Amino acid sequence: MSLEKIPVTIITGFLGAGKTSLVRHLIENPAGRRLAVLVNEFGDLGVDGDILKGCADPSCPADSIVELTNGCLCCTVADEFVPTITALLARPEPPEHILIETSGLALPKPLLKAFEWPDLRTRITVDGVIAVADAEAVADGRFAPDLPAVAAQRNADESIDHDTPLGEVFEDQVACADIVILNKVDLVDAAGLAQARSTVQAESPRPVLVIETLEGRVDPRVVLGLGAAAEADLDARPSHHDSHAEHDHDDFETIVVTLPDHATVTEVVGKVEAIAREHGVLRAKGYVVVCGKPMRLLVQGVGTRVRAQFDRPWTSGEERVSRLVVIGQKGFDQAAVTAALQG
Ligand SMILES: Nc1nc2c(ncn2[C@@H]2O[C@H](COP(=O)(O)OP(=O)(O)OP(=O)(O)O)[C@@H](O)[C@H]2O)c(=O)[nH]1
Repeated sequence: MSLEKIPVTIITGFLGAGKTSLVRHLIENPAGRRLAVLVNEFGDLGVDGDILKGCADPSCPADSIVELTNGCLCCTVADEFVPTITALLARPEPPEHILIETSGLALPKPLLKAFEWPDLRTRITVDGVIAVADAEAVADGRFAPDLPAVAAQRNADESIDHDTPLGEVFEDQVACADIVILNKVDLVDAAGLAQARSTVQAESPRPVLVIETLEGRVDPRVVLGLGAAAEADLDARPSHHDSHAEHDHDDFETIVVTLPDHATVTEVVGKVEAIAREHGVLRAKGYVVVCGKPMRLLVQGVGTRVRAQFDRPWTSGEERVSRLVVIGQKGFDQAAVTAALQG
């Protein structure tokens, strides 16, 4: 067995920023490395894993793409994370580089702490933390502090935290990153891009490399092989949750909605746009049956931006059913969202 530690790249970033797109690009352009991928997402539909397995490559075959859908990776370290990594390392041809795609709500720092686990720390190292950000969302100020709360409290208790739940997750992810990928450059103009860049720089406690991308396309040599050993550098990566050992995901809620078959793609897309517009849904994704079509429709909503494409035929052993994972902030009207999607 080699004494060299196997490098692991952690890919973080808010819901729908483009993490899976980046991982997919790296699988397709591995720069000579034999890769393995661990993907963690909310909801048990396994959409990301399915997308990634769809582009499996000899350098990263489908059985090297492992999905962990039982909740947050960093909260299931002993039960899920350690055994999964251990099994990957025990393969006859172990991976030369491991990519971990966290869920969009995950805080990367607790995951970094998992690398201190005795079984792991001598065998793997965190090569780098990459935070993917949606340039349009950042430019729009969707992760900005809650300004009315700041104003109301200005003369009161300075220690009160005025960040919105979205802001906190974004800040933690950027603060932990070695590189920030500003993705979706097609959705912003030059001024928006400059705004997004300066917001990222302002949130980062250290100088951070910011790279602009379309669909996560970046030269793998720029993001892999950083040698950051981030697990040994935790103090430089502040988190909102440093003061308490535990963290939770109570600020957000996830539901899975079963839908009827739809007559047209436009009808589905219209519904997903409407739940974002009217109920503040942050993310919706899953597969939908469109009447008369042998292919399944992959639907992806990020706020009111919705993409839908037929990705592959339904297979004979597969239940032809339409299901979407829907994520919103705590308290979103789940009954109304369900009714809107099922109506
Ligand atoms: N316009 C545009 N859309 C993009 C770009 N990159 C990704 N998308 C779309 O954004 C949606 C979300 O992309 P993903 O790569 O799944 O994002 P993610 O961060 O993995 O999402 P979660 O795992 O749910 O948090 C998909 O519909 C993508 O096709 C881009 O550069 N421009």
